[in-house]
Amino acid sequence: MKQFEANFDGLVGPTHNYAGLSFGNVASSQNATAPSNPKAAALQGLKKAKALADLGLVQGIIAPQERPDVYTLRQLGFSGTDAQVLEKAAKTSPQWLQACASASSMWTANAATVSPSADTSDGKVHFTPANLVDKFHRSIEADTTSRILQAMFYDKRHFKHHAPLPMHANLGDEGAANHTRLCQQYDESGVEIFVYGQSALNPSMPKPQKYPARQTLEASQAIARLHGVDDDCSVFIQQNPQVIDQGVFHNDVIAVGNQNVLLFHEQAFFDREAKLQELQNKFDGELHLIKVPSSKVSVADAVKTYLFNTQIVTLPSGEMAIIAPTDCEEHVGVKAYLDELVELGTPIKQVLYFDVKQSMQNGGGPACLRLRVAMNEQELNAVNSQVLLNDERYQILTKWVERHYRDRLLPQDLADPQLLMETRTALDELTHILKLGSIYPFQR
Ligand SMILES: N=C(N)NCCC[C@H](NC(=O)CCC(=O)O)C(=O)O
Repeated sequence: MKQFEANFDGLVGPTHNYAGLSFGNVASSQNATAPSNPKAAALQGLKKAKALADLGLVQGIIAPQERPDVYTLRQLGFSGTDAQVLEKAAKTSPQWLQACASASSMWTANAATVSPSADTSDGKVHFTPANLVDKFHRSIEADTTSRILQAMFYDKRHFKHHAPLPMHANLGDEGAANHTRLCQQYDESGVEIFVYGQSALNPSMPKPQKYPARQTLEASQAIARLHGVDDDCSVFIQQNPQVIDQGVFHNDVIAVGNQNVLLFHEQAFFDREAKLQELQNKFDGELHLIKVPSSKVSVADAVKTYLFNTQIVTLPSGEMAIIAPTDCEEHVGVKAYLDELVELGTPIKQVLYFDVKQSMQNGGGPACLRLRVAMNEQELNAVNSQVLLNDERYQILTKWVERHYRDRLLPQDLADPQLLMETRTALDELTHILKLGSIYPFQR
């Protein structure tokens, strides 16, 4: 039977802006208040997605969320018409307005954790939307994410949707950004690597000192239980707290895997050797563990260029390619490492560079922008086909962005009631294009 690993990229929303909302994410802090270009951001993302579809990969799209989120602002006591809610929030508490206007759902690696059917006890593909509790602006994504995923993967014979974990810091969950699955073939049972930043309940385990550890061990364990991924198929690894303190706020900023390849920085993991041994013991067959030493690429350069926030994809030929941001190509040392990597004799044979700078300036590289779902042919046939990217849908979405998106946005523009109207008009049209039904609050 055919098997696939589909990538579902987040379509960047019309309010994409730089608000400095993510303490611990260096790019987000550094670019706070810079003008953004939502149109360019969405087109950059679509271009990358289309290029992967053109390489013969299965590529889908995940719709953005309704922002500004006036419903949350109302919960915070801002009242009146929608325009008045925006105006009052802007006047007295611009931080709340910014948090409620972020287009952060574009980083769909944080949308959910997904376990393919070959790994789960009931033979279904399992989804748990991430609660993202560590950052307020992201914690308001989970409900709509749930609805969107259920509209895409609606067939209950194949897909099982869980509720997000309870909204508490002890169960902080950041989704697939801290989850990597290794396997021989996508439809064969693999080993799921759950990487966490700290344990909420065991005070003797190390913690970062400066920046937050967003994912807890307890959240990762709960997800493995919910998905029915047993001990033989899972490894729980703690992120090195020292790299979190250097800006590695998710594991996908310091490690990336695909099939039998794991590319990671030597400082990525705590208790590294024992954990890699456990991984090797549980993995059936040859495993390529590619360790990048600090002498070749420092943690700071990894954070700056997002060398590890690359996508490793398997091409129809069976060879693997790395999908990297142009920021890697522009950095002499990182470019030299990537040139060397394709000659190492591992399955990775080529590097393709993409400009996703609008997203990078908020700390989101190519891997942040996609949610991976490994499926067999039957499961893929059960996906809402309108969300899959082909030539026609790419053209339609490109025109949709060009028609509805602004090319410049500053934090003060977020209170413009016209922006809310533009967004709702655009999203209403999008739900028809992608056949998602009434997923947004304004449509209900
Ligand atoms: N590594 C992965 N998978 N995802 C990247 C997420 C970036 C996102 N940035 C933001 O939310 C910044 C928003 C702002 O500052 O305007 C975050 O920190 O959660």
